[in-house]
Amino acid sequence: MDRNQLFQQIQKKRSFLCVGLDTDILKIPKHLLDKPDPVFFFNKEIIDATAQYTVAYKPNLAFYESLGWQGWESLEKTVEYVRENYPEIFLIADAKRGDIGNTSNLYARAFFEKLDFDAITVAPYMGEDSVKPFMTYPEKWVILLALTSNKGASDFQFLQNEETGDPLFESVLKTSQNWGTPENLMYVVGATKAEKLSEIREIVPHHFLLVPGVGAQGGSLEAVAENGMNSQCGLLVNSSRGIIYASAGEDYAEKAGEAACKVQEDMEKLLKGRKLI
Ligand SMILES: O=c1ccn([C@@H]2O[C@H](COP(=O)(O)O)[C@@H](O)[C@H]2O)c(=O)[nH]1
Repeated sequence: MDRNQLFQQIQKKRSFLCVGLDTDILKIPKHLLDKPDPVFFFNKEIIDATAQYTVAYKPNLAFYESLGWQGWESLEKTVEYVRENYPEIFLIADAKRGDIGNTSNLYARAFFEKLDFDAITVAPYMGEDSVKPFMTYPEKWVILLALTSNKGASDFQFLQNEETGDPLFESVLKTSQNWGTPENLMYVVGATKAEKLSEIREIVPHHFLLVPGVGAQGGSLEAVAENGMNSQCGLLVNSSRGIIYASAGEDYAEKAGEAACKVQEDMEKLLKGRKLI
């Protein structure tokens, strides 16, 4: 999917929501555990209940890899289910990969060929040759970690470069722009760091930003939109636990749908306020 198609989806659905499929076998309703593949069953129901309100899904790999081969099978079935039933939805593998070039090549093959994801999150720490292999696929995206939502972000991401005075996350944004374009490169910026978004927009005015951290982590959607929206919206705001665990009962899918609908309504107002719809 290219950038214009993504913006068209945002306009059509009046939403820039990304639902995080962080499906924890220990948290899903107990009555699902006797299904042959409880994780896939849960995902399928959540997807059917939320698809009209969301433009993207983001399974985080940890929740699948922790289950061994069964987890990979659930992930594969989830990707196929979205592709077959909701082909317009953008699919992000939150895998945070990146390694020496020949290894990154195989990560790229795993997530873009074996699994048909549109995008993968990548850690920038190992530099250009660890990121570029993910950019050789037309209409596939790298989403590079820039400023993350967690407390530990301050351990390294604000350290100043002695020559330029830039904090590390700004160096990541500036340097990596030579590796890709706004057509194949996005950045992760945590909603809990929304006050930094105006500064970030000065460096990357056109790139899409994947913004996790609203909902369970307490980030503000309004502050993210206020400081981070651009003329093509430029935002995919993720919520995982706040949507998929809206209820622990038999009504879990219905409540997830309601939670997604509520976020979509808030997003619609923000898009209208910017005259983007
Ligand atoms: O800076 C980051 C990068 C990634 N994440 C991931 O996003 C979701 C957030 O889940 P919630 O339940 O909505 O808090 C999760 O998969 C994280 O690993 C992030 O939170 N912050």
